[in-house]
Parts: sequence; C-alpha cells; structure tokens
Amino acid sequence: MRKLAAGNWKMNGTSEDLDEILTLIAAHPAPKQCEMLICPPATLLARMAEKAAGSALQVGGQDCHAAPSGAHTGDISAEMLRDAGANWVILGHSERRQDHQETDQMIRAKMMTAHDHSLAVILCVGETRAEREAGRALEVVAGQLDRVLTRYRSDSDIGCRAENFAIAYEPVWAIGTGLTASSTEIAEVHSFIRNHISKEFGILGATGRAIRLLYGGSVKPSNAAEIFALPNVDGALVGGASLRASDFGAIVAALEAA
Ligand SMILES: O=C[C@H](O)COP(=O)(O)O
Repeated sequence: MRKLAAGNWKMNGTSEDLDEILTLIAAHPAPKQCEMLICPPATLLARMAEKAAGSALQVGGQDCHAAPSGAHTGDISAEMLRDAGANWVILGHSERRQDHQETDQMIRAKMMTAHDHSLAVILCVGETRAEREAGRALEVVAGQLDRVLTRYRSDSDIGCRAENFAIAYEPVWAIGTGLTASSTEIAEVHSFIRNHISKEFGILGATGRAIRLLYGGSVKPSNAAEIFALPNVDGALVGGASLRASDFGAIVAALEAA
C-alpha cells in the first residue's frame, strides 16, 4: 500500500488558486511511494478534477451528508462528490465536529454513505489540549474510533479496506497553530491506533496493518521528514501547507523519500 499525502484546503481557494495543482502535478508527475490527494472547497472540486484528469493527483471532498439526497440545504451528498470527480472524502474533521456539532454517530452514518458511493474515507480523530493535559488522549481517540467503527459493516465490497479507508490523527491543539505534536506523542498515538484497529475490529483485523495512519497538525516542509520517519506514520493530512504547490510538493518529496 502506497503512503498518502493528503491536502485539505479547508475554506480557502478560488479559481485563481487552481493553477497551484498544475505546478504540483508538473513537479510530481508520477510519485512512486505515495498517493497525492487535494481536497479543495466544494466550489472548486469539479474544476480541480478536470485539471487533474489523467494525472497522479486525486481530488476529494471535505465532508458529505449521511443521506443519499434530499432536503438538506447547503449540504453535499456523496453522489455529488463522485459526480464532481472526487474519489476521497474527509470525515469527522475536528472543525466539522466543532463548527457543526458532528457526533461520532453522524460521522459513522456519513462514512457508510461515502463507502456506498465508492468514496474512500479519511476519518479524523484527535484530542483537545485539555484532554491531553488530563492524560486522556488515548482514551479519547479510542472512544472516537469505537463509536465510528464498532460493528462497521463487514461486507468486503463496501466495508473498510486498506484502499478505501485511512485514519488521520489530528490533535486539535496542533491544527493551524504552528504547534506540532512531538515525535514521542505522534508515535505513541499512532502505535495505539494501529493496535486498536487490529485488535478491536474484526473487519479491520486482516488489513489493520495496511490501513494508512496519517498525521495532521502543522505539518510543513521543515518537519515532514522527521514525522514521516516515525513508525506507523503512513502519510499526512496537511492544511495550511497544502495551499501552495511548493510547500505541498516538498511534503510529497519527503514522503517519497521516507
Ligand atoms: O486537515 C488538516 C489539518 O486540520 C491540519 O491543518 P494544518 O496543517 O493547517 O495545521
């Protein structure tokens, strides 16, 4: 399984920023060790997918609704993401949990719908600063995983497989703050997640070792190599540093070299 360099543009980017991906593709036309993914805002998704067509760059959504369609003003369905050219979707990002009161139960329902529509899922988990200081980081991450994944469908066509599922560990206190979790902290949580998904979820047992575990939280060119050298780190979910091709390209290069 190749590693995964995923960029999340969040609520950033207009048409004029689309050329960044052409620069990125030109610099990394055929990464060997990793997959490249950018999740732009929904307004840019179709146009980015058109520009990326035939290249090594995949595009994804930043969220989808749990329902397949219907009266949900302002929301986007998994089918719409597919139609726009996405093959991935980020679910459970802490900003969605905070801004839109998303619960693990809601995230679980979204994940089922996403898999039903052949979207691969990056599931985000992570603790707040207060939870870490209280010594509860592992407990919080385990709880999030358990509520989303326990008794997840075992149908191998639409269940979690190494190709269609990645977990991003994103300590909330490290997102957009310039603070990066220490190597010890990242290694501890990633090892914990690896063991937890392998042991706790029968559906994941067979592929637990292959499912990609991404780190997210102030990843940038200057710290990427150190993070990618850690055990059980199979890539990154990058926010701010994914907006410019030069920065994201440097992170891709670090992952290629890891
Ligand atoms: O989805 C990306 C993460 O929230 C990390 O964002 P950041 O790299 O700006 O800290």
